[in-house]
Amino acid sequence: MPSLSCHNLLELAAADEAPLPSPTPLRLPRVMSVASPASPTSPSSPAPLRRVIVSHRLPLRAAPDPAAPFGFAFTVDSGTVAYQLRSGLTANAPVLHIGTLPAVAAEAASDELSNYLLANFSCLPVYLPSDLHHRFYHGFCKHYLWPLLHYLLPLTPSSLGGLPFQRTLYHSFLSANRAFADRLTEVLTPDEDLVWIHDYHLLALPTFLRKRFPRAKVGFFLHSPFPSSEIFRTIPVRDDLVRALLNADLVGFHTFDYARHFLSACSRLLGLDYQSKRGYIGIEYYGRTVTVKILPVGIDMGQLRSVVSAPETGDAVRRVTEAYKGRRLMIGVDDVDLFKGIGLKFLAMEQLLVDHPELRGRAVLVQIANPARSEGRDVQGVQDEARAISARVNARFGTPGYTPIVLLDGPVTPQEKAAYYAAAECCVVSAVRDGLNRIPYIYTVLRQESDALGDDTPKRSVIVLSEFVGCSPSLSGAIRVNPWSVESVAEAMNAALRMPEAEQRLRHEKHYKYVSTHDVAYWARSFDQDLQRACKDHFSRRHWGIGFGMSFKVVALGPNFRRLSVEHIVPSYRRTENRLILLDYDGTVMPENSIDKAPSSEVISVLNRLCEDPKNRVFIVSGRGKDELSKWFAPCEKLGIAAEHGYFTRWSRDAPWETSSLAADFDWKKTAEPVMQLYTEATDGSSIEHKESALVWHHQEADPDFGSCQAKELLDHLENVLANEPVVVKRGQHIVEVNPQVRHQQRRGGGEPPVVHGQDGEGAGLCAVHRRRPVGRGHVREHRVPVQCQREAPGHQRGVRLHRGQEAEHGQVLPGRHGGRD
Ligand SMILES: O=P(O)(O)OC[C@H]1O[C@H](O[C@H]2O[C@H](CO)[C@@H](O)[C@H](O)[C@H]2O)[C@H](O)[C@@H](O)[C@@H]1O
Repeated sequence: MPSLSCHNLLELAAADEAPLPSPTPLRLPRVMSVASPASPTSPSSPAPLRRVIVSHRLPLRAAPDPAAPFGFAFTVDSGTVAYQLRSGLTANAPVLHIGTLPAVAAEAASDELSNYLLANFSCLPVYLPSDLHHRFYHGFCKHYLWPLLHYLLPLTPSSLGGLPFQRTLYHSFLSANRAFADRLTEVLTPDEDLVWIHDYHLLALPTFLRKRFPRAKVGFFLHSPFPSSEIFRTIPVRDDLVRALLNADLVGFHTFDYARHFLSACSRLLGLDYQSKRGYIGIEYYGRTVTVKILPVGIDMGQLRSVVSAPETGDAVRRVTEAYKGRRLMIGVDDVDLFKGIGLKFLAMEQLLVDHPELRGRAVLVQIANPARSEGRDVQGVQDEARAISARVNARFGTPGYTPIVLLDGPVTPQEKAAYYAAAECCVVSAVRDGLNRIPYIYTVLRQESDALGDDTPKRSVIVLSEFVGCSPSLSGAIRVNPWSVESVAEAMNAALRMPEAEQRLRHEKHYKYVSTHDVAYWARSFDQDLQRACKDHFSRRHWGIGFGMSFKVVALGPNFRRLSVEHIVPSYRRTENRLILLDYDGTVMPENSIDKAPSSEVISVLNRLCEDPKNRVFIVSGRGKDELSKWFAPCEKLGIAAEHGYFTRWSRDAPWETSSLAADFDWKKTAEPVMQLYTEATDGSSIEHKESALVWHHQEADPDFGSCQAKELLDHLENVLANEPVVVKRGQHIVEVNPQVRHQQRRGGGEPPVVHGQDGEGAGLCAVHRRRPVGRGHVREHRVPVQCQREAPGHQRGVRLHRGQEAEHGQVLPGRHGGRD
């Protein structure tokens, strides 16, 4: 949701706005409501997908009016991002908004009101009982989650601002999110709708939605910061929340920092790594790829322009300019909350006047404080502090007719607000933390487009900007400051006021170019396109829900995937005369997380029973070395072993080891090993595994982020130094491995060798019964019937290679961890 500053400013533009045009007649449940009358869908083109925009509040305003239906005059709130984003969506795509009513109208809840709002505004209200809504919003959201996302830890129960985590409030949060899912369930057509969820209030919603609609197309944009994982991990239900985001298909953030903190939380909490492919960041999660998008929200240029061009605004600009003639005017506009740093800004203003006496009597900071959005001691504290500091500074430096800090914390008309923006030579945003903060964007546009000051004057601007707000990276011409350093902010204000006009123009031009091209429509279009892209494979995949409650997730598998059924497998097994059974070891025969990696006596006994059947050929397939495997499986006389991914093969305990003739020359190790050694020394917790045929660098025990970063670097490094060697360098789960290049060959004695080595060294998680029939000289056709596969861990999902270029025909291949061993 946009800040009130913007909201108020845009009231002007919205004042004459009629309800949204052309609603379709009401059809419930599964409603398609039309957003705009423009460009009717041609009969040949498929109907555009409906966009379902879900936000805590509907983009509506309500004014009590006894004469109006339901006692309220409802109008569109064009200051909200939820409404503004429509300008970026396909013109003829239907849009439906889902959210709660404006607080003032909450008591008006009824089915009739729902029908009315749906028909007239494409808005479908979610009704929350008032006590639940209060606990959800003022309790969990505003006094736990919001402060924490802004780096405020509730260190003591009486901390100002942040309440300690309370499970009962969390349950209210979940109940409210579930109520949103209930509403969505009434109207959602998963094949025809794109769902776009907004902000931290609805963090849990993707899980509730995914549970009901495994193939729903779900995007989520977090308007707040995503804090460093050190902070995020203090949340007792952190896994629930991260998993919930991963139940979306596309997760959007304003900045790279927020995205990287999220990726880090995924890595540290769930062991998930990400990949960057063709410019997109993707996290593999149980066979689904969750795309991470980074793009800050922009402003609504059209609406701002209509504000600027309103005659009342021009009058107000002239009034303000006249009132501050001869002064050096700076503007600040902030919501009243703990993070906007209003008190610190006032201290900086005081410091400016202390350090630069020549500015006394001249420099003025007009600070507009928007009405508080929340309630409590924290909000009161911010208000009291702002008033106290400004009063003190004004008493110290003010003179008759000169007030250094003008604090406007009562009602300010949108015209006045626009006028202050347009008239000020500098805008100061010194929030200590903010998701984005669109104030500098608005300021830039008003300075550019307001011509009430004459042609030239407004075409320059300077922004003093906190480096802890999301818009900072996009405004490279701003004077960036650490808002906690009063002296630095004071010096930045001074630099702004002294900046040569030519430089002010250059900085302004740069900002205006960015802000006017990266507006809210641009952002919405881009998110919408990426969401469609992220969901394009939904219908060609099979989905299974697993896990309970907030741990719920969906496993997505390829179209050829067949669920193993005992009814199918057992008869098939019985009918087969000649079976090849390939058993992956780590993670399949042995659980991935077992401390003792040696096979249990039960495993040995099961293997021996399988081997007893003369129709069976049983192989253990592993990336482990032959000595270790020989020792472990010494009790299994008839068991075949493929060690080091098939580099060594043995048909039974007493048969000799056959060595692949791939490589007799291991000189490349002399190059690879010192490089790996370098990374091992530099990466605490990493180690090298020496195999006869391969070298593997493990970083499972290293810091996840650093280990993964080093692995990428090592891969690159090894590929370079080994470019001319007959080896393959690859990354797996927590490993970087160098193997000889694979070439298949005829087995001595004529028969085909067992096809056992995954050439990519991946943990397969597949056990297969193979029937092998000769189909011609030297050729064998395989009929594979996998008999068992289970992997709990999330990870990459790839077809398991049993034979060059072929994939299991009926394979149940669940996502498996890629380890260096198997
Ligand atoms: O106060 P809430 O109802 O909980 O809403 C939270 C804030 O939402 C909006 O700000 C957020 O989105 C903005 C646009 O992406 C972004 O600029 C800002 O940094 C985010 O915090 C709203 O503008 C704020 O007033 C709300 O406090």
